[in-house]
Amino acid sequence: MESITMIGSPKNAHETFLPNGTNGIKEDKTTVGILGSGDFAKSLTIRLIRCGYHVVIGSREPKCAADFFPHVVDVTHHEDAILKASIIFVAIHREHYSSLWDLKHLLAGKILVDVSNNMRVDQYPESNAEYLSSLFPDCYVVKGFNVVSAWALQLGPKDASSQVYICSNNVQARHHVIELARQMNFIPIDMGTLSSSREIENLPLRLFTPWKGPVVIAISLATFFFIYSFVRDIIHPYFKNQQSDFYKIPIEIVNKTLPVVAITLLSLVYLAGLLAAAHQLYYGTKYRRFPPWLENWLQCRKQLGLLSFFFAVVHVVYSMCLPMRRSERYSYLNAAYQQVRWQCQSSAPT
Ligand SMILES: NC(=O)C1=CN([C@@H]2O[C@H](COP(=O)(O)OP(=O)(O)OC[C@H]3O[C@@H](n4cnc5c(N)ncnc54)[C@H](OP(=O)(O)O)[C@@H]3O)[C@@H](O)[C@H]2O)C=CC1
Ligand SMILES: [Cu+2]
Repeated sequence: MESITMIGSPKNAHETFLPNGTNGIKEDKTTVGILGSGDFAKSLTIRLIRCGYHVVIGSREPKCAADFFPHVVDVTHHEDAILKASIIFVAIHREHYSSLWDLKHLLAGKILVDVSNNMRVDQYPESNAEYLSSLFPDCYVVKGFNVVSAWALQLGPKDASSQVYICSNNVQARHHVIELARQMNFIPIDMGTLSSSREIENLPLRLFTPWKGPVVIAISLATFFFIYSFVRDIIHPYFKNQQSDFYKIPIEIVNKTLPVVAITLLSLVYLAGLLAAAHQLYYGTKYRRFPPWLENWLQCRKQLGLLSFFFAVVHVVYSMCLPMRRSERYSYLNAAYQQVRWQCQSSAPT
């Protein structure tokens, strides 16, 4: 396979550009192959069909798999599917990539789109896409589409918010897949060479990381203040005066916990800024790095603030529910009755 290295390429000198006609990437733009017939393959098929593509599925059990795909889809063996398409999505898990080894000669010169994700950040020494590329060096491996869930794929092209990150060492293969993503109504983002694939694979795992700490803090605070209020307002009166106030647990005790958690979380938002200011004053410069714990704290202020707002809103809802309770109505009536009685007594002639 002849290839011309892009000298002075803006992204990376390892990128290759293949001359037209000799690159082995056929210009069959309407047939897309997918290896695997799982959830991702099914959703991807639906999206591709909606966008006017013909899909050919390569499965180990084409007869069984065919039942789960629309009849317009060609569900066949791996070999057949590979022969029919030049862009092939590898919708199987990384652990099974090596099972495609026997098809190496058929895959040569094809664009392989690696859509896989991992369970943990940096799970393997090399990214899944780089591993696929090392297994099939004669293929043009492109990383992409892993940040979209099977569910989001099925939602259809109207979901315009979906960005997909795409990278490959082969410029032409990358542009083919970028164009395909655009046709599928995604917003493709060119991430350059395959070395970015590790970063792209970690993206879905990092989406919720900033929430982890704040959520744990909020739950811990809520538990602590709930137990404190429970002991102070229920257990203590029960043992001291034999007073049974257990009915207060679901509304009153919870409603005492909520604002305390909200205000504590809000104070944590501001405290981080104060500590950062103190750090800068102490060292007399704003160019010195904060310690890692403070940096993490500063970065999750938005999440802490939003959680504080959430607890405050639930507190408002709870407080509005309070007057609807029978015991509350009774205490209002009782207060009114006591007031009238007191006025009658004070105005009565002595
Ligand atoms: N589900 C999702 O929302 C998302 C999934 N992904 C990625 O897409 C890929 C597929 O995920 P998903 O569809 O959910 O997984 P599934 O487990 O639903 O499907 C995987 C498919 O791989 C094939 N397969 C299973 N074992 C082997 C094997 N030993 N050798 C060859 N092929 C095998 C099977 O197809 P058959 O029996 O037809 O051969 C199976 O249907 C994964 O890499 C995942 O990380 C990425 C983003 C989102
Ligand atoms: Cu309040």
